[in-house]
Amino acid sequence: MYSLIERLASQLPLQIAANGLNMTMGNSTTPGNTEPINISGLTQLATLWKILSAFGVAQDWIKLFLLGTVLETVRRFAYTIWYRIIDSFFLTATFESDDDAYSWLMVWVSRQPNWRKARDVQVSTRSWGLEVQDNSTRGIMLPGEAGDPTSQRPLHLLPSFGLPQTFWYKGHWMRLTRSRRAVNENDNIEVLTISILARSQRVLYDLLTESKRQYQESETHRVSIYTVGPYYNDWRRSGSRPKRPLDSVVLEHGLKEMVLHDAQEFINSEAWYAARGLPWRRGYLLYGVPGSGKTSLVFSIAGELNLDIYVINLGKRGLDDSGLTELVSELPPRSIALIEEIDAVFTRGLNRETSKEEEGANTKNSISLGGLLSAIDGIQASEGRLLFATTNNYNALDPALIRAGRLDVHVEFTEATQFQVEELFKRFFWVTDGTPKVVSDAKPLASSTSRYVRPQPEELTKEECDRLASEFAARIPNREFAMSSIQGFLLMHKYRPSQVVKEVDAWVEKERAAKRERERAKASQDSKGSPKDPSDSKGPPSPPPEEATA
Ligand SMILES: Nc1ncnc2c1ncn2[C@@H]1O[C@H](COP(=O)(O)OP(=O)(O)OP(=O)(O)O)[C@@H](O)[C@H]1O
Repeated sequence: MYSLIERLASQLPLQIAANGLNMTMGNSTTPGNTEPINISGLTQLATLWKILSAFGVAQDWIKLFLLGTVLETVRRFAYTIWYRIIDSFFLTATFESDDDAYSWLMVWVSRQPNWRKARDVQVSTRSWGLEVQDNSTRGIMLPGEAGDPTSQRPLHLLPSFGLPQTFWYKGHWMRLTRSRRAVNENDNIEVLTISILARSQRVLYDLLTESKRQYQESETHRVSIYTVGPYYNDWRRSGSRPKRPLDSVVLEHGLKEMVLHDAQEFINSEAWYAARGLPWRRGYLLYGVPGSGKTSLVFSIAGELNLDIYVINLGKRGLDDSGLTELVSELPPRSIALIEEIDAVFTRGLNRETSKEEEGANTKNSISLGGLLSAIDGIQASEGRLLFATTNNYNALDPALIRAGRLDVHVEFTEATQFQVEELFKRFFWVTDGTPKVVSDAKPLASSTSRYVRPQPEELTKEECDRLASEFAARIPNREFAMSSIQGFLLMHKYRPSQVVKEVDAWVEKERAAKRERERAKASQDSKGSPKDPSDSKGPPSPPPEEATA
């Protein structure tokens, strides 16, 4: 192209001369001089322009080019203006699936009456974190399934991906688009974009309030559980559990009431703490034997006080001190942070004297004692939260961790006392509404060839139930078995209380034998794992403890 222009340029003076034109170019000094053109810099451009101008077709091209440029500029300008105008009439909000608000909106959308007439929908059995529990949250039942208690998977109609859906909300036209956004090469999150034809944000707030209220109403009888997300150190709602009545947790007299009252008082005393310059935080350490009701009590208190539970798993892969601090600082006020088995993340008790190297060698992750302490009550620790920590190994915990200000209230859980056993029995076989609790709701087995004959459920009066309960409790040795074991035994005969009493002695013997066997196995494992006496030079060198126990 350039060589073509050069050729044209060298021929031009000849043509100009032939046409009788008089032009001065480059460094020519004489009118009519036709020296070769010196093309360089700006002069080169000017020359090119003159060359092109000399041709009629080139002029047309230039005009066309200029016209195109002007038209495109005008188009872009008009486009921007148009969208500015449109945007000023529309409110747009986006919701991402790793946030609670997304679930509110999805549940709200799936419940819109006109949504059921939509012609382009995604059919899903997912309930968006909302547990299906009553007719209002059941979604759509297929014909013939309504009223069938065995049909547990109602369907929900949801916006399909990509295609925008439009509908009306409180007299406002609304467009809803559901899409996906990649978070990394393997995973993506869903995004819901809602544009509402409205100038005021009020309609958006109305929509949010309505969807949140609907969602929360259906969750009134449940406790929401949050865990740490898979990619980042952020909180995700991982599900919910039905609220556990406080009286279903059987503890010694007044113990659970004391914890509940303390927690309730704390939640309501923000101003009290502020007035005294105290950090508004309270920690509870529930320690004792496994299966004695520690976790059950936390869930029960969360239900009583309407608090969500945020489970901190110290053993989570990749969680380090700064991640833990970040998580704790993001806990919302009036929530429960639950650290289960606070000792278990360390293979042995951490204490102040443990060096960093030792900690590293003995921990499964990178949480240090210092990191844990500063997460609990450091400068970034959130206010207004209740911390519950549980452990089976109280002695393994460092005094700094369990001092007042970090874990203020310590509650011991022991093996079942006779009082607990008796209460548990009554709770199992008697309901408080005064009707005899007995009758099984289970249907007979379908198979007629089965040799198993289902025992008949028993009916009993309150007096009979109380009598059996105290007889049962008297046969269970005090503080020998965990409540969870006794519950397991009762569950084997859940409709036959007198059978429970008949079999209790045999059960106690069986449990004792099993316990002895476990202890024997543990002792032999410990002895294999313990280092050999160095004076014993005959045998092979003993393996390190980790290998021996592996
Ligand atoms: N005190 C109790 N009252 C009623 N039920 C109990 C009690 N203790 C244990 N259970 C029952 O035993 C099971 C285990 O209880 P839970 O998980 O609360 O025990 P835990 O002390 O937290 O055990 P772990 O230390 O192993 O985590 C639950 O099903 C619970 O219903």
